[in-house]
Amino acid sequence: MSQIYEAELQTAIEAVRKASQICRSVQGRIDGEKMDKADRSPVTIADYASQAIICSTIRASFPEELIVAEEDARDLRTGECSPFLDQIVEELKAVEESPTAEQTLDWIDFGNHSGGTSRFWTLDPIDGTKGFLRKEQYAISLALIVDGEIQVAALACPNLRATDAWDNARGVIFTAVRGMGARLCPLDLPDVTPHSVRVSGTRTASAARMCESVESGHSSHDWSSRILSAIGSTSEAVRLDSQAKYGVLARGEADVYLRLPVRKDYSEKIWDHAGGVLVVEEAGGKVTDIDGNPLDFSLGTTLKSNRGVVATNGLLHDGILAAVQSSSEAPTAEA
Ligand SMILES: Nc1ncnc2c1ncn2[C@@H]1O[C@H](COP(=O)(O)OS(=O)(=O)O)[C@@H](OP(=O)(O)O)[C@H]1O
Ligand SMILES: [Mg+2]
Ligand SMILES: [Mg+2]
Ligand SMILES: [Mg+2]
Repeated sequence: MSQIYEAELQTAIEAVRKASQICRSVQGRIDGEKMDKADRSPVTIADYASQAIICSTIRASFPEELIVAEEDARDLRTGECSPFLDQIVEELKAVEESPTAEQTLDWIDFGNHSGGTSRFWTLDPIDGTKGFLRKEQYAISLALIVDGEIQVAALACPNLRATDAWDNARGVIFTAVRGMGARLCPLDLPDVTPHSVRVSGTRTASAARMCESVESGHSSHDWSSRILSAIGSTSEAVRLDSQAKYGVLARGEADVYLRLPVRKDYSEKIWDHAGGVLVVEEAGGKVTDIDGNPLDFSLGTTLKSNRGVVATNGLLHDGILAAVQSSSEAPTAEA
């Protein structure tokens, strides 16, 4: 059977694979000293190079495609950033592209669309910047949205371990096409047959394994610990960066991922969720906001009609939503 969106899926996988190679190479060169400096150039270079290669790969296969990505090249176009631009161009050579500086800027700016149209891609070239700097988890998240529905997702997690079957190799890609299930393959073994991934079968709320952001400014840690108490759990939420949280939920290593708003004035960005959401849904899970509403990806760059995110294995969803409501706190304007 020929698969719908097959060409889009293969393009997305190729794009996040190339970007992962660049991100790993840059991450390998971040040393402790650089990490502590205010100079965040290594991550900035990787963010831009990842966005450039992914946008260029999409446009090579689909020349008319619109892309809503996190970064833009405005700062890089000023003369004082030319050393950074040179380094970004250098990183792109590692994936056998040799763009000029001008082409590189244009590739990055292919990602400047603001969404809300009937068909567009959304991209987070490095999600979990802090995790990337700490050499912990980060993700490269790419999704295709058609008529407000996420149809295709490729979520690379270069530091997440594969399973025993692949000798726990470091680095995986989760993929999903709506209606076709979610899959997982090792980042470094492009020719293996991907495995299906499935959420956990945990039914008892008190046994729920929860994951959340590392930063309490991105999701309230205080609120999640009150939710754990409300469901009778004595465990603590596991903290990890990036959409790797959606990945671990999709493959059954966590049962719940909560993103509990800290501030009233922050709307979640679509690229922080789209890839991970489809992977979880196609793995059998459920994702809504904290009020139980579906996430609305059709409104531009943000999920402005939603508050926070509740992602579960599906079985626990109603119980967790009830606990979120019963332990609800009004978010303040402060961080
Ligand atoms: N106030 C606030 N609330 C919620 N989310 C926010 C907020 N500020 C930033 N961001 C976005 O958080 C993205 C990283 O989320 P994580 O869950 O990976 O956070 S953490 O790294 O684990 O702390 C991060 O994505 P990246 O910039 O791609 O890393 C931001 O887009
Ligand atoms: Mg992000
Ligand atoms: Mg990012
Ligand atoms: Mg960012």
